[in-house]
Amino acid sequence: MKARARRPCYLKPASSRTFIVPRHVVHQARPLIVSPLPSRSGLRLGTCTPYLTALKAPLRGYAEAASVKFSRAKPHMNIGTIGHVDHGKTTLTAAITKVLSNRGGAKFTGYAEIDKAPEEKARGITINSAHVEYETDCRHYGHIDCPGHADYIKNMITGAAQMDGAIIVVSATDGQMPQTREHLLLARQVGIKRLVVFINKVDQISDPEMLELVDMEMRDLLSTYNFDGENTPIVMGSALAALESRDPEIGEQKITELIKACDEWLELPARDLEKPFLMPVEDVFSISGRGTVATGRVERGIATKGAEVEVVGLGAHFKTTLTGVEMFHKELDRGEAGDNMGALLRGVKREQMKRGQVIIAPGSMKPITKFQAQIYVLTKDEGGRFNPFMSNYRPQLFIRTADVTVALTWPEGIPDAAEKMVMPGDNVEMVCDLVHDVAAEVGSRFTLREGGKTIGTGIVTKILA
Ligand SMILES: Nc1nc2c(ncn2[C@@H]2O[C@H](COP(=O)(O)OP(=O)(O)OP(=O)(O)O)[C@@H](O)[C@H]2O)c(=O)[nH]1
Ligand SMILES: [Mg+2]
Repeated sequence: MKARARRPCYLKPASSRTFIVPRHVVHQARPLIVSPLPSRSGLRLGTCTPYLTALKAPLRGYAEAASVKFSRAKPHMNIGTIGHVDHGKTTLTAAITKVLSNRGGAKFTGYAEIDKAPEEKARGITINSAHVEYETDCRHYGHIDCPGHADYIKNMITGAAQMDGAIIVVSATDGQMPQTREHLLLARQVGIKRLVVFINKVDQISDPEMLELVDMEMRDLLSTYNFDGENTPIVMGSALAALESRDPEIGEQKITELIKACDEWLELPARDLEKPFLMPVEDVFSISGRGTVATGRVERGIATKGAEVEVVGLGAHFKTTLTGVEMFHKELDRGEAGDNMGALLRGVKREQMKRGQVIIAPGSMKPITKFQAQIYVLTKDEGGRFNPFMSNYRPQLFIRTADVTVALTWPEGIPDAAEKMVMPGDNVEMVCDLVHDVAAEVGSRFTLREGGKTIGTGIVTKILA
């Protein structure tokens, strides 16, 4: 990886090939993309792409500096195409840019350009994905398309290019297929609340009843996975026709309809500043005459001096008052998402605070010790394990600044659980039993490490205790 002229100031090049990354960044629960900065993957600095959004937490300052030129006039949203192999995800991505480029809302990105997606490394996991961007009348979208099924799995679990909403593509010729279901399930697990369906390749279907059947089946399937099957917009058309500028009634017009459905149905994600305050504790100091100060990078929300906050995790669960906010040795009135701050806490002893705890808006998160999670296990080539593991495997779990030992077991009801193995490269749902409590919630991301190397990455799907 070549060093870049522009990089976040705290990524210091040790040589032209390596970066020294502060410990707190390595252990961030957010996906971390250390080396390939946007320009490498053909993305221009100055665009607000999912790529930059993925960098959001750890590299926020950078993302903001880089997005100076990006117009914030329209709200931004990250979406992507998901669905079974060959159902037309890439063709549709190209077709959307084509139709919007006619209106000046995108640069046309051809099929070949999208499909030769750059390789990216997120936590040592190689993900092939292409990012395109476009603008509709009311929004700016970053759009991700992955070339392979495995890349979708990894992307969704690591959140390397997080999707706030998605377009699920289903070919009218096949109807729903195994990966349609798998991507739907994963979309649910990673917290995507709404989807838009595009039933593709209708140019190959002459029987309208067939299309009705696919429509009905999709609505059923959406409901099965707890999406709103009844009201989800389903658009039927041909991505290829739109891309080839023929048959506008199933081509261009349908793409326009799809874009409108995205604008109207997919909900904008809450911005980090609007979320409840959360700061993972990185370090704790005792300042004589003043009290205890915890430092960390604010992940989300705003905390004002004098506010009531809660300290959670590693055995702690108590309320206190934020008597001071400090940044670069200056006193401030408040700290907000992206800030590196010191929090002065009233009446708290040095021994009560530890790295790995979080300081949060009271009641916004609970300490947990047991949960179910969707986990992707790295392959040997990705720096992961060489061999499989069984139930009751005990790696270290890293979540934000905390690391605790975890026992991984199969959820109840899995047949032959005692003999069932997890292979490198697998995507599995398992129960995580921690030796200490940590603050986490459904949707929190973590990594699993063993002997100093990352062996897996996961996302909390259900809290058990
Ligand atoms: N007839 C017809 N063919 C289409 C249509 N859309 C896509 N195709 C064809 O379907 C094939 C697969 O399309 P892709 O866009 O590569 O599908 P994909 O979902 O991206 O496939 P993977 O990335 O491999 O999972 C290609 O040969 C396309 O030309 C369509 O509307 N009509
Ligand atoms: Mg594709």
